[in-house]
Amino acid sequence: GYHQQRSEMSPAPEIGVAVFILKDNKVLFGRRRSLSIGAYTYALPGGHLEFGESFEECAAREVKEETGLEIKDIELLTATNNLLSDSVHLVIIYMRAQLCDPDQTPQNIEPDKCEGWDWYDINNLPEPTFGPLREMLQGGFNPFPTAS
Ligand SMILES: CC(C)CCOP(=O)(O)OP(=O)(O)O
Ligand SMILES: [Mg+2]
Ligand SMILES: [Mg+2]
Ligand SMILES: [Mg+2]
Repeated sequence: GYHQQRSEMSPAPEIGVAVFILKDNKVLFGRRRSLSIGAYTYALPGGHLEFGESFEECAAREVKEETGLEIKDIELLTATNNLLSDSVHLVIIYMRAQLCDPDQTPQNIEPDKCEGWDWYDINNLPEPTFGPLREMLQGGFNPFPTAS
């Protein structure tokens, strides 16, 4: 049956939540170290959705764990479905948020996972940019609120 068949096949897709933290007209990126996903590329703060969490709770938790930053106005933007290799299938849920305190500076809380955090203009992406993020942004996706 399905479950028996699935257990013999590849593992179920992973779910990641990635957060566009917007400050002035810049976005927070960090360069990932030699991890199983996006090694050595510039990516957004974020991580795996944990059991029972909302997207917003995961976003706030991962950002706090990785950068020490407190965020607010957390909104769902979009999702990408990425088969990154023959062993990594990652669905990424993208959120956007603002800093609670605009003057708070990010700290590199997990130096074994990330080289450090900095603010970048998305029209001048830090390279190499994490694949799914690069494709989305160079395809014209705009994470900033549209002027109402
Ligand atoms: C690209 C990213 C937001 C999804 C991958 O999650 P991750 O490897 O950063 O996972 P963790 O932060 O939960 O360790
Ligand atoms: Mg994390
Ligand atoms: Mg995590
Ligand atoms: Mg992470």
